[in-house]
Amino acid sequence: MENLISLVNKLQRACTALGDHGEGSTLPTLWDSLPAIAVVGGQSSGKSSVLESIVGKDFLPRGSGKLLPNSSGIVTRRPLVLQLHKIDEGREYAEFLHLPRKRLTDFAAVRKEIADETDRETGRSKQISSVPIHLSIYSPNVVNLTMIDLPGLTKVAVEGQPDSIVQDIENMVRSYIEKPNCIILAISPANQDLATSDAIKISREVDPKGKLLQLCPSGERTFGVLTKIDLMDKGTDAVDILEGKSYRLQFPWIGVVNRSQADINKSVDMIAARRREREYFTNSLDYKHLAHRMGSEHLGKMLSKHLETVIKSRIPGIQSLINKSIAELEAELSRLGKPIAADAGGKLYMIMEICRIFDQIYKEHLDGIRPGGDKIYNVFDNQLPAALKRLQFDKHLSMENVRKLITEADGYQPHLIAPEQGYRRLIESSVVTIRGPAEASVDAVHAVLKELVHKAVSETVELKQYPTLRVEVGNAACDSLDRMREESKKATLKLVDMECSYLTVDFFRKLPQDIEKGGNPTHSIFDRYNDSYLRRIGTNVLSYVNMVCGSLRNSIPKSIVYCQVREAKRTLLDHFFTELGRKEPKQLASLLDEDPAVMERRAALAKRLELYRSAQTEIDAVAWSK
Ligand SMILES: Nc1nc2c(ncn2[C@@H]2O[C@H](COP(=O)(O)OP(=O)(O)OP(=O)(O)O)[C@@H](O)[C@H]2O)c(=O)[nH]1
Repeated sequence: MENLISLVNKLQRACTALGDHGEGSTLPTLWDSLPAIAVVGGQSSGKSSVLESIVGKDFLPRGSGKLLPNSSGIVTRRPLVLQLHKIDEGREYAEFLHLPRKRLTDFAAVRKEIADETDRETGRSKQISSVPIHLSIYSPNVVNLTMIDLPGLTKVAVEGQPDSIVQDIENMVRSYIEKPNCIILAISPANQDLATSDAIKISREVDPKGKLLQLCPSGERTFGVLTKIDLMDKGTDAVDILEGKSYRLQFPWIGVVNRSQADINKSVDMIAARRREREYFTNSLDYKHLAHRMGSEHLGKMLSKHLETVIKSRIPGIQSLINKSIAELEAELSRLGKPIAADAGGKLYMIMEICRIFDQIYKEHLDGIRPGGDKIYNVFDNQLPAALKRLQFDKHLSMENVRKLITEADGYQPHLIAPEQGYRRLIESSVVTIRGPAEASVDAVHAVLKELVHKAVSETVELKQYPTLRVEVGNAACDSLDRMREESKKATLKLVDMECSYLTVDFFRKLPQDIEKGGNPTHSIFDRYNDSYLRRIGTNVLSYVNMVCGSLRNSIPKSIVYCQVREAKRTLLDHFFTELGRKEPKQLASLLDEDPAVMERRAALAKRLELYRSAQTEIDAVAWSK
C-alpha cells in the first residue's frame, strides 16, 4: 500500500509544478481530488512542533516572536506541502520542488530556504500567499505522509500587517480544509479551553457531519490533537477528552508533548524529545492507560494508515476525474491546433500542409462537395444567355442601320452582285457586341471563385491560428485568380474576335440568290437599295449572327472553365509555393505568428495533459495491483 501514498505524493508535486493547486481554476483540478492532511490551529498552538515531531527533525522556521519581542508572529505565510518518504536506510535529506535535484542534508538550511522562498513570493511584507511551497523529506525515521502546514489562525493583525490578514488567513485555511478530500489535523493546546479552540471552530464549520450528535462536535475527517499536555495547570488533566468523554470527535483525540521553548533553546534533539514524550505518557499516572495511543509517533502512524484508506476509497473518483480531464484537454488542444515547428524545414512543411488543406477545401467547393460551385453554372446558364438576349441584334439590324452600313461599305462604288463588304460590316458590328457579355461572364465567374477563396480561408481551421498566413494565403489565391481572369478574358474575347475574322462560308453559299428568289437582274443599282432587298440582307445577317451567338454561348463557358476554374483547381497556390521556397527562415516564422496567448495556453494544456496521462498510467497500475 505504500505506493498509494507515493503516487499521491508524485501527483501533488506535479500539480504544484503546473501551478495546479486548486486555485483560480473553474475546472475541478487534480489537486483538489488528492487526499492530504492539513494542519490547522491558532497561532502558537503547537502546529510546527507537531509537524516536526512527526518528521523527527527540526526544520520549520520558528517565529522569532517566540524568541524575540516585536516580531511579526506569523511565520507560516505560505502553505507548506510536506511530503514524507520513508527510505530503508541512508542519510536523511530534504528536497524542494523549486530547487530540483538539490539534496539538503542540513535541516537548518531547509528552514532558511522555507523562510526565503516565502519571502520570494510574498516579499518581506508579512503578507500571505496561497501558492504552496513543496518540500519532500526522505528519512528512515518517517512514515509516508503528505501534510500541509497552513498559517496559524489569529485574532489580531500585528504591526505592518493589514487588518484584513486575520480574514485572509482564515479564508486560505478554509479553502484548503473545505475540500472533501482534506483530512484536518486540528491542533489545540491543552492548556487553553477547548471551547475556544480556533482549530475546532473552523473544522466544525467545514466538516459538520455528526454535528447533530451532541457528543460528536466535529465530523468524519477531523483528527483532534491536544498539545501542551505537560503545561496544564496543576490539578487539571485531559483524560476526559483523550478518553472521548468530552469534546468527542469521530476519531479519538491524540495527546502529544512537544519540546518546550526551553528545550528548543537548548537544542534538545527530536529523537530525545520523542523518547521523553513516550516516557511522559508511560510514566504518567493519569495517562499511562492511554499511552499506546498517545504521542507523535503514534499520531504519524495513525495518520499514514488513515491516509491510505482514504486514498484507496478515492481512487475510482480520481480515475474518472483524470479520464474526463484528459478528454477535455485533448479536445481543447485539437481546437487550438498543432504547435509551430522550431526549424525552418518544419515551418515550411507546416505552411505547405495548411495550404494543402485550404486547397482541398477550395476544390471541394468547386466540385460540389461543399456549396458555392453551382454559382458558376448559374453564370453560364442564366447570366450569359440573358446578357446575350439583351444585345437585341434585330434592333441593330434595322432597315435604317442596314442601309447605312451597306451604303457606307460600298463607298464610291456600289456593289455589283452582292454587298460583300456590307455583310461583313453588319456581321462584325453585331458580333463584336458579344464581347460585353463574354467579358461580364469572365468577371462573374472570377467573382464566384474569389468568394469561394474567402469561404475556404475561413473554413480552414488551421489558418485561424495564424492570422498572417491566413491573409497571405487569401491574397495569394486572389492574385492567382486575377492572373487567371486576364488569361480568361484574352481567350474568351479571342473566341468572339475569331467569329469576326472568318465567316462560315457554307452559311452564305446556302443562301438563296436574288434570281432564285424571283428578283429581277435587270433592276437598276438604285433599286438594289430598296426596302425588300435590304430587309433580306438584314434577315440573312440576323440569322448568321444568331448562329454565331448560339455557338459562342456554348464556347464561352468552355473557355472560362478552361482558363479559370480548371486552372484554379490546378494551380491556385503554385505561385505562392514558389515564393515560399525563396523565403528566409525569419520570413517563414513571421507567417506563423501565432497569438502568444494561444501559444501559452497550448503549452500549459500540453503540460497538464502530460501530467494527467502519466497520472492515468500510474494510478491505473496502482488500481490494478490492489
Ligand atoms: N511544553 C510544551 N511546549 C510546547 C508544546 N507544543 C508547543 N510548545 C511550545 O509552544 C510554542 C509554540 O509552538 P509552535 O509549534 O511554534 O506553534 P505554532 O502553532 O506552529 O505557532 P505559529 O507558527 O506561530 O502559528 C513553542 O515555544 C513550543 O516550544 C508542548 O506540547 N509542550
